Amino acid sequence: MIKAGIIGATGYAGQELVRILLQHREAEIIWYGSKSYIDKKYYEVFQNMFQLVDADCMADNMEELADRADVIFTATPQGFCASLINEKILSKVRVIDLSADFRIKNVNTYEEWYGIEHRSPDFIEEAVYGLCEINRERIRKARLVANPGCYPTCSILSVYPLLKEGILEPDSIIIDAKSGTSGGGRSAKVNNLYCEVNENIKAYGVAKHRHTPEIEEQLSYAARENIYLNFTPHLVPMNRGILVTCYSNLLKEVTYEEVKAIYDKYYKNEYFIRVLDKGICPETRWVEGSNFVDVNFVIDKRTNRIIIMGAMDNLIKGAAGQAVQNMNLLFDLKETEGLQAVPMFP
Ligand SMILES: NC(=O)C1=CN([C@@H]2O[C@H](COP(=O)(O)OP(=O)(O)OC[C@H]3O[C@@H](n4cnc5c(N)ncnc54)[C@H](OP(=O)(O)O)[C@@H]3O)[C@@H](O)[C@H]2O)C=CC1
Ligand SMILES: CC(=O)N[C@@H](CCC(=O)OP(=O)(O)O)C(=O)O
Repeated sequence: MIKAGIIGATGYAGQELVRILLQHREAEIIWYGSKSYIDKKYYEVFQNMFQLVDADCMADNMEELADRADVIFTATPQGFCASLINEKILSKVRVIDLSADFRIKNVNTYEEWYGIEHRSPDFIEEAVYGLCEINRERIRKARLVANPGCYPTCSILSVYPLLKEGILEPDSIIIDAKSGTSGGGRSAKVNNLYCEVNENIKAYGVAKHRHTPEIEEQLSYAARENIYLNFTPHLVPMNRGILVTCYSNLLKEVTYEEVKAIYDKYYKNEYFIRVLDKGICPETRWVEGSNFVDVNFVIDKRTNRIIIMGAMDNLIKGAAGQAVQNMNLLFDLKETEGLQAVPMFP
């Protein structure tokens, strides 16, 4: 059994890691890390774990955890993992960081967009961006995995094949995204209060959201040139789910069948990416509770643009599910182990 420690088990992403790992046949959780609930029973924080988890919440201690665990998940705020990671830890244990600390290769870009100093720049180069469908082989050998952001996962997977195959005009991409409020985490924030969110929809982080450089960097690798794009997220009154709608000019005239063939080339054998039937638009409710990303596109001949849509559950494929998918790769397990939950509805 793989021994997993979770630092930040009492957050939204962390509790989803717990839920997934409890159903994983090859892993056991040995550490329920927390800052605010130390020594409290984990099930007292999340009653859905009553009679399922008897463990207490424990203070974060990466050094001790490195001696006891095979893998550590850090589902903690930005800057936390980078402030603790060191060579000694990485020589003993694999680390999957759900924060953005190791996602962006240029440390100046990270510090500029996140507004914090990076405390472990020496490990940025080594970290592997954990987008499983794209970086699978590199992830297998990694010691440190940078689990991708929620919006970036949905945006990159939706657009990647078409950029890679050179049918999109790189500088014309616009990504309009919507997220449920669990994307903002569990700690109280005025913007996420019920009265602020309910019966409302609002854009935020316009032209300055920190996921912009992450999406740009990964799509630049696909396009083999620097990409600059517009990314506008919106907060919508639902618990979970992300929907992205991406617009791009087409570089040449293409048919539905040609574009579909490109998606099939990249995703036909990808269990977690479902390219939907012609004319069906992805919806968050059809992926909720699962590790699936649903993708589809429409060619608008009138404007010579393509509209690409993607939907996924921000807490699963956008966070904990993808983190477990990464763990499966690191330990040479079946990639779908623990992740075969069928989407729930309603
Ligand atoms: N929510 C989402 O959809 C996604 C989140 N992420 C990333 O995952 C990470 C966690 O996010 P999320 O679960 O939403 O956040 P939450 O605010 O819900 O949870 C944060 C967790 O970190 C713990 N924590 C905070 N400070 C410390 C500290 N100093 N030492 C130890 N533990 C600490 C908290 O403990 P306690 O509760 O005990 O205070 C809590 O368990 C973030 O980096 C986020 O960007 C990535 C993709 C999607
Ligand atoms: C709705 C909402 O507030 N979403 C969060 C997504 C943050 C997140 O999950 O951060 P990482 O993916 O970078 O870790 C936000 O926009 O900041």
